[in-house]
Amino acid sequence: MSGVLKRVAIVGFGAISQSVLDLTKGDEGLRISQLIVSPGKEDAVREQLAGLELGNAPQVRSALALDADRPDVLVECAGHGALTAHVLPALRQGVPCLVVSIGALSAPGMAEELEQAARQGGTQVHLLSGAIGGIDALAAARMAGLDSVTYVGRKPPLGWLGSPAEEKLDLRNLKEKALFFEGSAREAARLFPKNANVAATLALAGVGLDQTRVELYADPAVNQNIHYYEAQGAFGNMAVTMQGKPLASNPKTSALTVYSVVRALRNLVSPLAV
Ligand SMILES: NC(=O)C1=CN([C@@H]2O[C@H](COP(=O)(O)OP(=O)(O)OC[C@H]3O[C@@H](n4cnc5c(N)ncnc54)[C@H](O)[C@@H]3O)[C@@H](O)[C@H]2O)C=CC1
Ligand SMILES: O=C([O-])CC(=O)C(=O)O
Repeated sequence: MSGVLKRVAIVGFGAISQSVLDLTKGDEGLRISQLIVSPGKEDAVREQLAGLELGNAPQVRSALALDADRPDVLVECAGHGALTAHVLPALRQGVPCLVVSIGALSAPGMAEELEQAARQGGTQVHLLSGAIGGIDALAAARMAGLDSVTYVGRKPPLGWLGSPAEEKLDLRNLKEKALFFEGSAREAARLFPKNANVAATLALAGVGLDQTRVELYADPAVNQNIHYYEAQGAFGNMAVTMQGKPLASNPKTSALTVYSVVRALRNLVSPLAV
């Protein structure tokens, strides 16, 4: 690591955020200085933090502080609502933001609002690759022109609990792989805010939210979150399969999402970014 020190604000104190805090606690170049949580949860989170032995514990707040504690970067690891609540205001104040709840960009006008806020603050919002790989190749292929991108998401049945899949399937007693959604990435991201961020990421890197075709399955035969996509275009074609281990603390979320955040943060301070 170089001598650079980056102060980081994290929004959310859930599965991703807690793992990121743990993995970066020894990083010399990074200081997680603020943790932004929902109003009313501050004391409970402070108590939990005390048990994590972080050394330099972050300040817990319900809104970003931009005084002496101004962060160099804000990382959203919370959910779709956090983009309006925290990412847009931070961008307007010139704080660069890293975002994992990419599905939020499926809401009408949200992508434009983010662009406008970043322009106003003279900064950028970065959409992290999260649980999926190959976004660099797909986004580069788009420069040559893409004909189609299709995505198939498959998770163990319990990974879909709390989503509209429950209305179609008996998730706790499912015996065979079952398709419960077929449609656009925009619709998938709207209906499955905690499960279809990958679909939205592929869409934004590729042919757009309305043109990207999505199929979602619950599959009792798998114990990983399986993401498959294929793309055709002037560059040639590509097909990618990810078999991501879910986080023990949240089976909806692949562990790779955590590592994608850690990679982005370490790249900010490493003399060699890759
Ligand atoms: N891009 C990708 O590949 C992936 C993205 N995600 C996204 O990451 C988000 C977080 O995932 P996990 O940590 O596994 O979820 P989690 O449910 O374990 O934690 C989310 C935490 O954020 C808090 N939160 C929600 N809205 C908030 C707000 N407006 N302000 C402050 N705190 C807020 C919740 O109370 C909760 O503690 C998911 O909701 C999903 O949108 C998840 C997996 C993959
Ligand atoms: O973590 C994953 O495997 C993917 C996920 O939940 C999402 O796309 O929102």
